[in-house]
Amino acid sequence: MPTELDPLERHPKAVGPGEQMRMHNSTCFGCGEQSPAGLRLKMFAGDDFFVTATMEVESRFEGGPGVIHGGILSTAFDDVMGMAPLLIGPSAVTVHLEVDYRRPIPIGSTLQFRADIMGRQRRKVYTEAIAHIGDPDDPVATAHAIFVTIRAREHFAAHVENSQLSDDDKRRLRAP
Ligand SMILES: CCCCC/C=C\C/C=C\C/C=C\C/C=C\CCCC(=O)SCCNC(=O)CCNC(=O)[C@H](O)C(C)(C)COP(=O)(O)OP(=O)(O)OC[C@H]1O[C@@H](n2cnc3c(N)ncnc32)[C@H](O)[C@@H]1OP(=O)(O)O
Repeated sequence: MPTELDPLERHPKAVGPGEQMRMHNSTCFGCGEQSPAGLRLKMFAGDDFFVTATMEVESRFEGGPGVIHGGILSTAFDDVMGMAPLLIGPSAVTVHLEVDYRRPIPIGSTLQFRADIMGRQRRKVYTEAIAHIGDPDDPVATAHAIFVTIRAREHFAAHVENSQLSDDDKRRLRAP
């Protein structure tokens, strides 16, 4: 992370601490309620610059026998950390993601996440996150990521047509 950072300020329209955060996209594989096979992450805004989330580790997420698939866990980290920039401003997309897997995560457990914004420099937002199953001081995995803020309408304009969103929702997104 660079040493020269811009000041962080909570966005005036960000939801309040403790409130559930709106899905950034209802068909998102991570948090979307309309995603047919998604992770169904529930995200909550924390104080200042962090987000928390919970996820049930369902048997369909199995990798090794009886434990979560590493790619599923990294998807969850990506989505939880990706919500954090919304606390300070515009949408941002992942440009870099790294995960450290520390302990096996059993099918049937409830994973809890916390993602913190570490700093911002121009459009880059640096985040770190932990996942635990009860004791935040003994995380089962940790992660770091860099997000870059975007103008969402422009960024997704050429791709909205491929979305699973309904035609009505797509029209709404394209409306000026
Ligand atoms: C039409 C209606 C749309 C409505 C929108 C609806 C919903 C909005 C939704 C979304 C998002 C909100 C929340 C998301 C939450 C979770 C989702 C999970 C996140 C993801 O799953 S998301 C998918 C995977 N993600 C991508 O699909 C990104 C592909 N990518 C690109 O699209 C470009 O890459 C882009 C646009 C990001 C940048 O491109 P660009 O040309 O605008 O800018 P540029 O390249 O100059 O980079 C600017 C500064 O980032 C530095 N930088 C770049 N890459 C770096 C790297 N790898 N490491 C370190 N630094 C890096 C540069 O060094 C420079 O830094 P500096 O300021 O210091 O010069």
